[in-house]
Amino acid sequence: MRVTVIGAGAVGCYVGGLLGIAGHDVTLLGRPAHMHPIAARGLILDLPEGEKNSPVKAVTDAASLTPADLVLVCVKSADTENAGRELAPALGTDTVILSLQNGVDNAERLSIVTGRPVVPAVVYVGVDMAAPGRVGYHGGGRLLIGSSPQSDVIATALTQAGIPTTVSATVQQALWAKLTINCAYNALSAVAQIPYASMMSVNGAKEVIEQVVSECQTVAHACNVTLPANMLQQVLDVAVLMPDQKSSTAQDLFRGRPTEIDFLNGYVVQKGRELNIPTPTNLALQTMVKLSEKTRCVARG
Ligand SMILES: NC(=O)C1=CN([C@@H]2O[C@H](COP(=O)(O)OP(=O)(O)OC[C@H]3O[C@@H](n4cnc5c(N)ncnc54)[C@H](OP(=O)(O)O)[C@@H]3O)[C@@H](O)[C@H]2O)C=CC1
Ligand SMILES: CC(C)(CO)C(=O)C(=O)O
Repeated sequence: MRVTVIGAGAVGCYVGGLLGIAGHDVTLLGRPAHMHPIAARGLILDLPEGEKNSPVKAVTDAASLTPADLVLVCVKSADTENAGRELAPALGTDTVILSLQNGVDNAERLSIVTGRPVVPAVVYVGVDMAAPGRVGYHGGGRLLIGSSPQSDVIATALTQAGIPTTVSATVQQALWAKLTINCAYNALSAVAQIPYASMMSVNGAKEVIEQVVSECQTVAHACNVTLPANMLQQVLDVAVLMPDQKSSTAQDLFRGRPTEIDFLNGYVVQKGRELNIPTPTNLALQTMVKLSEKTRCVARG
């Protein structure tokens, strides 16, 4: 299979890298800091079984892309439209586009800019770019992808490459469940730069989370999405499963990078406004992160 990855950071390099090791013809489109070392010596993946080198191609300019069978979009949510516009000229008639991103509306937004159907995916993995051209693995690794005529074939290829992938007719519900977890943890962990177990030991944190989950449930329901009956328990379990983890939003703030908060709590707030549903706790959390983003910009600028 010919595969293009646009947004070759942690997720893109992990999934693209494993597909490359499995023998697929993979081209990564990403930033020079990562693409140059990869072009020179291959992509390195630090996996539980040891270091592996993936023989992928690495480019920095969308103009050098040729049509692929599968395009994986792995940029952060704020970059979705730009990525879609860049990849549009390199789409073949039969190219399948898969969005491997957090947030619930990336596939829809990509579909608007590319004029093509886009298959959403829920990404259950913990990875980062440990160094230029080098992926660090921290756990998980499975994907849930939406239904499409090609989804079964793609899921089989991904699974055979070491990324267990299930096709789901209810991927939107799973995206919303992940969104709810992100809404509960990401902002609180980010503003205090605190891992989840310590965060939960602070008076009031659990009540804030209960309120966030309740708002997400109401908004999801109004969007015709039913969250699992045990959603709150699933959310609370995350702190037990990952006690030492800080959220990706915490990591973005720490690095002085823009966060995805407008697509997490901010999405729930926006949908709430459209549907006349109050979401005060999500709004407060979104605003706290936006304030922290601003302070960091001032501190750096
Ligand atoms: N990392 C993880 O463990 C998980 C991540 N996710 C989700 O997956 C998505 C990707 O996350 P992650 O891989 O961590 O993010 P990264 O920031 O590691 O990777 C995205 C990369 O794409 C680059 N990029 C942005 N726009 C373009 C473009 N137009 N062309 C080429 N490259 C581009 C970025 O560069 P630059 O930064 O310079 O813009 C960055 O290097 C997010 O939605 C995230 O929430 C979901 C589950 C787990
Ligand atoms: C599941 C969770 C909350 C784990 O940290 C995550 O997806 C994130 O940090 O963005």
